[in-house]
Formats: sequence, C-alpha cells, structure tokens
Amino acid sequence: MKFTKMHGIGNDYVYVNCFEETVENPSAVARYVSDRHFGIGSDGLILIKPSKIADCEMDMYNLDGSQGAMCGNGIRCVAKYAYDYGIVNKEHISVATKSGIKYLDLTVENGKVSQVKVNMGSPILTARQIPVVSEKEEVINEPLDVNGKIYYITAVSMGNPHAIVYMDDIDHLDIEKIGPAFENHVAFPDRVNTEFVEVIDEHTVKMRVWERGSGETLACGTGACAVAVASVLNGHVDGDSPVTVKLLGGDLQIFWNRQENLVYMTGPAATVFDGEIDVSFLK
Ligand SMILES: N[C@@H](CCC[C@H](N)C(=O)O)C(=O)O
Repeated sequence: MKFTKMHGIGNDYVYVNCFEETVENPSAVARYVSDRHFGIGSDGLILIKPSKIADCEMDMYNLDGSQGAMCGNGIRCVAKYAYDYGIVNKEHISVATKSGIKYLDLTVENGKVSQVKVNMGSPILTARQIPVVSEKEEVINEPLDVNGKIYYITAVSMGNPHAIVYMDDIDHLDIEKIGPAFENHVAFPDRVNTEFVEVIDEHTVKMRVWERGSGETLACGTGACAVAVASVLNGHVDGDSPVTVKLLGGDLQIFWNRQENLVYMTGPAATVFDGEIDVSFLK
C-alpha cells in the first residue's frame, strides 16, 4: 500500500490515495499503521477517495480503528494532498465527509501550499444531537461528575462530539488519567473528544486535547473550533474577531461568524514523507 505521512500542527495521519489504491479492512490497517513502534506511527488513517458530490472524499479512522465523522487537521492535509498530487488543479476545493461537504481555500506561495482555510460548517449545540445526556437542551457550563470530581462542561459538535472544560493550569494536568474518564463517561453515548482549556486573553486560548479513539494528540482541528465556539458562548473571548487557539503542536485561527453561523478554521498542512507498506496479511 502506497501512503503519504502528513500532519496538521503535529496531528499526524497516514494518507492513502484511493483513486489508485484499494484498502480492505481500513480499521485493522488504521490500528497497524498508527502503531509508533511496530507500524508507521500516526494518530490514525485517512483515505482520500473519489466522490460523486465533491472533488474527493475524506474517510478517517482513529488510532483504535474507530471511524471518525470529521477531522479538522486531516481535511486541511487532504486539500493539500489533492492539490500537490494532481487530484485537483485549483485552489478552491470541496471535500465530502461523513458530516457533510466542506469547502476549503488554499493559499499557494511559489507553488507551495502554505495555509488552508476551511469552512467547517455550523456548530451543533443541541444536547441530543451531539450526543450528550442532559436534562438541558444545550449544555453550556453545566456540572458533570467525573471520577468523583465536579467539572463544568460545554458540549459542542463540529460533526463529532466535544466536551470543553476550562481550568487554570493545563500544563500539569494528568490527562492520561482524566482523558479516558471523560471519553467513556455515561453522559456521552458515542464517547467524546475532550478539550482542557486555559484562557489567556480575550483573543487567545490554550488547549490540550484527549481525542476519542486516539488519546492525547498534539492538536485537534474540530476541537479547536468547538473551543472557539464554547469560549464565545461562555464570554471568555471577544466573539467579533478570530480566536487564536494554541495547541501543543502549534496555533490555529478560528472565527465563528455569528451572522452566517459558520465556523472558519485557518492553519497549515505539511507532508512528511511518502512510503510503501505491506498490509496484505491484515486481510
Ligand atoms: N484530530 C481530529 C479529530 C479526529 C476524530 C476524533 N478523534 C473523533 O473520533 O471524533 C481533528 O483534527 O479534528
């Protein structure tokens, strides 16, 4: 199987061009290639497939083999891949995902893609659509008992579920312990991605993420969008201008346009290397 290793601010995936390759059993392939000791090493697997409704389709799998409906850092890399490898010959690209078609704009400087801006669509705040179990219609700064401690959470879906928790110091957080407790909490029937957020000022927040199916990653694009939305709703940031979200792997610019009710994400996408791996024994 030919592949390309790419990342968006350190959130790394193995990308396979399914215009040329067929991947049988993608869940097993995702688990194998993601392994940082016995595989290639990544947060998961992303298949770039032909689409009848968009320029291409993104089909993403987490490190544990579970399928994700949307991936913000992944979709920027898919757009860069489509441009660099000749799937498209234009700078405005549409990508079909399990959570609808997303539209992307590439900034190309001297023939190289430097930044990708994505229209991430509208955030979903209705509890049962996220899904999060709650008596409230929306979960904004509501208490949740996790491992015997009360956390105040805001729940947002960006096509995939996120729980956002504000705290004073995220650097010393024992995320390996608390992350899985949120991920598998009964309040989240489809499990959840959890963002732990420190507010820096009214234009800047800092976050760490525990991703459903992948554990702690250096960045999460949908998570950064969910955090920007939650930060506006909780009055932590100025909602009239973009928010800089600082993640372990770098920064993303997120703007929730309230008039359109659309979230825009801007950030880089990078190719690390191309390779070939035998996955025939996984069939
Ligand atoms: N890293 C991604 C999100 C990947 C999917 C997520 N773990 C899920 O299962 O919902 C991003 O950049 O958005």
